[in-house]
Amino acid sequence: MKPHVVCIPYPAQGHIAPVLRFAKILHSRGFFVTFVNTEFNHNRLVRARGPESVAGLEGFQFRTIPDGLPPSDKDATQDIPQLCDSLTRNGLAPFLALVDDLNGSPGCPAVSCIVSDGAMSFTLDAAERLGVPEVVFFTTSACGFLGYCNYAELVARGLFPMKEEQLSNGFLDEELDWVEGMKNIRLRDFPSFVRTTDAKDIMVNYNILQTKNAIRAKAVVLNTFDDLERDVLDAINAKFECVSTIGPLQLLEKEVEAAEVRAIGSSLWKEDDGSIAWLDGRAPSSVLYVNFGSITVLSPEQMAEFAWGLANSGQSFLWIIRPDLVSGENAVVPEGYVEEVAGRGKMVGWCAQERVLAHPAVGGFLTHCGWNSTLEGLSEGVPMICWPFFAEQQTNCRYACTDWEVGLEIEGEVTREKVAELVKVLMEGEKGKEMRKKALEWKRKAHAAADVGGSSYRNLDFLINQILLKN
Ligand SMILES: O=c1ccn([C@@H]2O[C@H](COP(=O)(O)OP(=O)(O)O[C@H]3O[C@H](CO)[C@@H](O)[C@H](O)[C@H]3O)[C@@H](O)[C@H]2O)c(=O)[nH]1
Repeated sequence: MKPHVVCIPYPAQGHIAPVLRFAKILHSRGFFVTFVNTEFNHNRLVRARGPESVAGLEGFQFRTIPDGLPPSDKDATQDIPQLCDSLTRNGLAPFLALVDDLNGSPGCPAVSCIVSDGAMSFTLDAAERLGVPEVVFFTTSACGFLGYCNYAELVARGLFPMKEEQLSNGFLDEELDWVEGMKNIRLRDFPSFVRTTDAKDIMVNYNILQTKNAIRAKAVVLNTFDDLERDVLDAINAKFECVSTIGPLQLLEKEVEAAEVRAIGSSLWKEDDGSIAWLDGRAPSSVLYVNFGSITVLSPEQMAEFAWGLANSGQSFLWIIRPDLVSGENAVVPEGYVEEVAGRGKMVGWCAQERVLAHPAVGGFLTHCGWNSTLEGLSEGVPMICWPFFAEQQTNCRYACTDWEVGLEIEGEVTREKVAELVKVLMEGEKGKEMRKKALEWKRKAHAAADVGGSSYRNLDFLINQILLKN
């Protein structure tokens, strides 16, 4: 009988994508895989990619659990705090029922291990009851994860909850000298949820719980590579028994040979096919790619500032405008905008990002610094302009701009002047050239880590043979 791994992501695009990559790799290494989405996201996948996209194939099946929220068929990201709260209270029972059902299904090997998103730590209760090994996969950067690991310490040191005035009086800019592995880190570089006066904030407490529970897992898995985050990883290693860095997963995924497995995708929005053809006609490194990921929401004013900033930069750009990108309304560009940028600006609703970033015409990336986007950009040698929206994007931005030297931050409120200026610097300036060189160095190191014999490749072997197959 094959080993049977149950893989369960946190139900948001930026989590489903990397967990699915990991699941596909495990399938190619001989595992029978059950991939668990919430009913809500399963239905979205069917709408975006068709029913065959979740039909599964030999040794790879999709199953669902409810998320505990009221039914909805919106094609938009759900409210994150509500979702976290609901999963903590309602996740375990249906997950246990699902695993029981799998264990009783004819033709399906008994569940032998669990790969769970670290943000779904209720699954550890199930693994303990079943007596199977579980590893927790945190889909953030190591620096972001270490930020979350330090949340409890911020509470213990009286730095959280914040006082009202501390949110604006420079307090966030002070450097902390006690955070192991993060030299000169400021409170503003921490995952952003701590910027509140509410001691009961759902996201702060949720993250404290998830990082605490991670100690119970057989390993903490991170989608990063050792060369990129060495100091941070040393500090994380000191906190957990086993830490496994297996990134960039999209590079390791290249070992998946079966075309039908490679084709299993996770986009919750329908991809626009025109982006690549449009890029094909452009000069090398001449296009700025703009994408704010799956969760970021702009105010109508911010939308207008970005739009006119891009237009005024004079550069070519491909801008992904998700249908739910702007709060409270359909995401549309200002009147007269399409004509203004005709011939050099293309706007579409969603794209195959990895293919776009790998395209030679792309020379820069305006990003919200979600970890997948940051790592995908680094892996393709693309320098970036950073506009972190929330969560550990602030931490990723800090590392991109200082330690990795590939990023320029839009500081403070976004204005069209700042956007136009930074886009020009990135695409045409000396600083942009230096950053591109640096990004290409990271690209080389990322590929070396994922190649046969590289650090991530070896860690993956260890994780499979010494942990997931040890039952
Ligand atoms: O048009 C698009 C836009 C995005 N993507 C993909 O969608 C994913 C987006 O992930 P990410 O860049 O990480 O952004 P978010 O969706 O915002 O990710 C959430 O999850 C991440 C991983 O935990 C965190 O780092 C972020 O802070 C959190 O917001 C990436 O793989 C992209 O390649 C596409 O394929 N096409």
